[in-house]
Amino acid sequence: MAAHYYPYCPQAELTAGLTSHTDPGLLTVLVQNEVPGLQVKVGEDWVDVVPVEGAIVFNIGDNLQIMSNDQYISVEHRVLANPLRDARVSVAVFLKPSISDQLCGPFHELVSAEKPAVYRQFTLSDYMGRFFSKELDGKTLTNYYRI
Ligand SMILES: O=C(O)CCC(=O)C(=O)O
Ligand SMILES: [Fe+2]
Repeated sequence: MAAHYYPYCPQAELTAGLTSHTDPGLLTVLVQNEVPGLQVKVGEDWVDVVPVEGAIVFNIGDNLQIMSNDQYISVEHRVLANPLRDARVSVAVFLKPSISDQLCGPFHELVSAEKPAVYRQFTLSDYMGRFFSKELDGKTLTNYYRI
């Protein structure tokens, strides 16, 4: 779980907030207050995730992309520095398999002659090690395991 606090930034246009990334796990469950800032990448555009009272945001993570053999695609997202007087607050809960040395990869049920595995198998300890040492940006983690 991560709790984020984005205070008022008087020169928000001069700085980055939380830079573009995908979450490494399966799903992220996110609750945000009424202050905007979260954006998702759609094609080449950044689109605001406008806060809706009582709504929960679900983000697909890299691990679900891999295990679903690209049936689900993880979402690149970022949070802009906050130009508003009210602070932005969010709480994210990361759902992920427990780290082990067991091999994992695309589910067998989602692999066939028509749709061969697009990722090789790996251990979650290797995966999380790479996540913590990778560059922040983009889809480098999924690309690393792509066949
Ligand atoms: O603050 C947010 O809305 C997003 C936080 C986030 O992307 C994360 O914790 O991975
Ligand atoms: Fe995230």
